[in-house]
Amino acid sequence: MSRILVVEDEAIIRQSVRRLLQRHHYEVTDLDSIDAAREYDLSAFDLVITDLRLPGGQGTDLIELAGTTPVLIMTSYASLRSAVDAMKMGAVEYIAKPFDHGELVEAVKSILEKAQLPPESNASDLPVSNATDIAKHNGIIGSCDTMQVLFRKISKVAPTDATVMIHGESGTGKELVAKALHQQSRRATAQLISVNCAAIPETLLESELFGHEKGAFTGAATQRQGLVEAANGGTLFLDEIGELPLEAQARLLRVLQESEIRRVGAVQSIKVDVRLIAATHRNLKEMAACGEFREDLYYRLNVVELTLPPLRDRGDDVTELASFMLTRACEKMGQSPMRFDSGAVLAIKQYQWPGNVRELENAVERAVILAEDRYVSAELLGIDLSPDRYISSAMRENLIENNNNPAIIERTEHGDQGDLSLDDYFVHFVLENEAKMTETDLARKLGISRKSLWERRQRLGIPRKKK
Ligand SMILES: Nc1ncnc2c1ncn2[C@@H]1O[C@H](COP(=O)(O)OP(=O)(O)OP(=O)(O)O)[C@@H](O)[C@H]1O
Repeated sequence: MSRILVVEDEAIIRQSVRRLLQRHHYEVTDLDSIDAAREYDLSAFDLVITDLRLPGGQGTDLIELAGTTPVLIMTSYASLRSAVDAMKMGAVEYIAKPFDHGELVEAVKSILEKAQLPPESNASDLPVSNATDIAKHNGIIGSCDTMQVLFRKISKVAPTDATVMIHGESGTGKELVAKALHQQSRRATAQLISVNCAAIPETLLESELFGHEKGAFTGAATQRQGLVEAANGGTLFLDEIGELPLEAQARLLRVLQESEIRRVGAVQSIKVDVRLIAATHRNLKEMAACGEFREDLYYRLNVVELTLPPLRDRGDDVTELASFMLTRACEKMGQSPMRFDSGAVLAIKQYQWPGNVRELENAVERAVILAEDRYVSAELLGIDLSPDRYISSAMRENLIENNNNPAIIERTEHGDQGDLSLDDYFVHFVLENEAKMTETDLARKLGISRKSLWERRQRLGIPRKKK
């Protein structure tokens, strides 16, 4: 229960304030003069509420005596000027008399809330993003050296028409970099078309990208323009380019070499003016060496390489991003500003963020939705610093079926999932079965969707091998 000292010489006001605060479950001491207040250790209270004019001195005299305890000054309209002066002297708030009860209770609540913020959670302790810098870098936040070097490279390469290859783990901001390159180029007023090659089924990818003629294949009832053509005059961003089938790679090479495309089923080529930006988390050079990726395309794509660092290697950027995302999430959801508590700040710094900035962004948004007060804890963020994770029932069944380790089976059968790492099991299961199972079967056995399977493969660095 918070302890409040009320110093007011007018008995009626003093008693009514005391009763009001007591009704709201505060522990109240009330005094009628500065001298009486001097007898107390004011720093032992959580809040001092004092009239401005008092026998024996000014309410502001108590500010110094109160130390770190906040002081709320009550004053009449006639002396608002002195209230402003009181604020300058360190009072945290003033309230003009006559005030209604609700107003006073609200002021008290808000001051006590602010005062109770743990020091680590104070937003001012977290690195704050500078709005001008963010705008300058097209919404990309990053103060660490690697990001600063990257920003310089982006501004150099963006105005050229050079093909750019962006490397980086999933969720590190590759698409954001592609947007920055487009926005800082002469093509900024034209379209930026982004395509995730891994999200489109292999059989459809070629016609999606390059279009098709009527009757080119079963189901091609009409002629259709592809995405490369739609990006004419602008930029085409091909994410996960390592997933592009070999036939589509050949067509793409033509775009780069001849600036032309041929729709599936067409005889004639069409001229296009497209700047290509590609991204991957895979090692295309290795893929080229084992024939999974065209070597000539690899060299054509790699005119300029940009690499995004994983979030765990970006030092204090993680807290800067976290506080930016917290502010943005609160605004988006129409909530009043929130803060991370000290445990959350620690967890944010320690956690490895395998899903990088995307994972952080999702965690913060979820926490803002679930929060019941103005504080975001590590628990709300869902940060579990222990390696143990829960496993889905489908995976558990599968584990019993497939794993020969009796210790693991034993724990699983007894519902003790604590010692199992979902990620470890996932990697183990995928590596052991991928050669003999299709992606659809793997996903079904694991009890997850094909899309989740693909996303987890990216996150854990075990991309699908081309068969
Ligand atoms: N440096 C950053 N500053 C601000 N937001 C960022 C930053 N990096 C990433 N984000 C945000 O994180 C999310 C994921 O970023 P993005 O889609 O660009 O990653 P990606 O590397 O392309 O991921 P994937 O490889 O999975 O497609 C987006 O919402 C993006 O706005």
